[in-house]
Amino acid sequence: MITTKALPKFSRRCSFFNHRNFVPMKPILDGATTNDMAPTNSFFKSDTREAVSWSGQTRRVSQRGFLNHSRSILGWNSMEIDNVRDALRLPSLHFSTYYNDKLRRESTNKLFSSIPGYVKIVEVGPRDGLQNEKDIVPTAIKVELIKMLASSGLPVVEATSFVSPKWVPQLADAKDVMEAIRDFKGARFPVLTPNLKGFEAAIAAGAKEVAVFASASEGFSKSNINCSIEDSLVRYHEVALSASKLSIPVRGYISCVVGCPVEGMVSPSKVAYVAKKLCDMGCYEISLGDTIGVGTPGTVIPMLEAVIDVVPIEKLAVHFHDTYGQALSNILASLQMGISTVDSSVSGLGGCPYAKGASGNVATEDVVYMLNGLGVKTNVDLQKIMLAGNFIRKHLGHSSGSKTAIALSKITAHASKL
Ligand SMILES: CC(C)(COP(=O)([O-])OP(=O)([O-])OC[C@H]1O[C@@H](n2cnc3c(N)ncnc32)[C@H](O)[C@@H]1OP(=O)([O-])[O-])[C@@H](O)C(=O)NCCC(=O)NCCSC(=O)C[C@@](C)(O)CC(=O)[O-]
Repeated sequence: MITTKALPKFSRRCSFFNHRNFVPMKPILDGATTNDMAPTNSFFKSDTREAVSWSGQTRRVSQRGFLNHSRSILGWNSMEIDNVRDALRLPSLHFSTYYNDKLRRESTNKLFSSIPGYVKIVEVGPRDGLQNEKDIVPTAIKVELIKMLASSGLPVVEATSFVSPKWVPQLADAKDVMEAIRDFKGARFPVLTPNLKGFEAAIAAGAKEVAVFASASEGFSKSNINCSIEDSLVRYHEVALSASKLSIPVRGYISCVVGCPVEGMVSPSKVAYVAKKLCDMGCYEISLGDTIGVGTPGTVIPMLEAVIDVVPIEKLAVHFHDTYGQALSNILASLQMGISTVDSSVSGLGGCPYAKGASGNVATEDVVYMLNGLGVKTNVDLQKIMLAGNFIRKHLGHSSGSKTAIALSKITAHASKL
């Protein structure tokens, strides 16, 4: 049985990496000055710009321009603008939605040069996000959530898992979910399949893409799928063969890429070994999962280096849980290494039932906000993601796990009173 005792032990061991040389975000955040935020009438006359999509469209807007623009459309006075700034709790020095063009130009070589222009976000909320919820979510709510997420511009929404209902009761309605969404357009809807039985059930229900999930640690493999890593690779090879006959794309996951709730630290070579096996059996993409969210850039970078040595970088995705609040920094480090696919979960839902103590995935809203701030294209409408997040959170009765959603909803609440 897995316990959470391994977590503190793990983080002590990992402290070795924490002082490694890593390029900090500080130059960007320090870019805005108090002056930049001062109200003024010149709307576009600023060296800062906004890349956040407030209404589904990315606009070039200065910080002070945004506040003045808000004043003009909402009739806010200066005091109310100050209130919004206060409500955001983001004084100018930390207002990372905006990046400073001049500083960005100066920082190009060390920070921005390797970050991709487009990042594919793989939404895992309906599967990874919900699988850990104790109260069963009605199928209709799951289907509506998937619909809302797909209509936000997300290219991939992982819909459910065809696993044993005894192991994950929350997803026992996989067949019904898949049948309800099989004709949805606008996104791909992969589903998890742990073996041929799951694969066949998924295809029968209309799945057009599947994912297999291995682990880099023996202990987690046994507790999650009740078999060794080698046995799981044999099963996944069977799934991949059947999938290839039907031209069904297979995504591969690797759990515990930096730490395991059973074994503690996981060596990069183990991750690279499993990644190569998944790649060789035909997985078109391999998602590297920090299942318990213990990684920092100090452990993630060496792991990625090892994997990139054996699998083409364009086939890699990263999947961070945010247990220690490290997910965004790990994503940024991964982007800088050239990764361009990021998994995330609306409203930060999630956790693995077989990794006790692990918190949810990084919130999709927070990832989109950061990528917008970096000027990276995602085609995702942040406002629509927030609506989907509100929808599911209201149903679950939890508050949002997204800092971005919390901050931006205060602006919405403020505006709705006017
Ligand atoms: C793999 C098994 C099935 C082995 O489970 P097992 O008990 O070893 O399997 P079994 O072959 O002995 O079968 C036991 C029962 O399950 C049934 N069964 C067998 N297969 C299926 C299937 N596909 N669908 C439905 N039923 C199935 C089978 O028919 C039998 O039913 P019974 O005869 O007792 O009535 C089980 O361990 C399992 O379902 N595990 C899934 C655990 C899981 O879903 N974990 C969460 C997902 S992984 C994750 O979250 C990490 C990730 C991907 O997000 C990345 C990250 O964050 O790191």
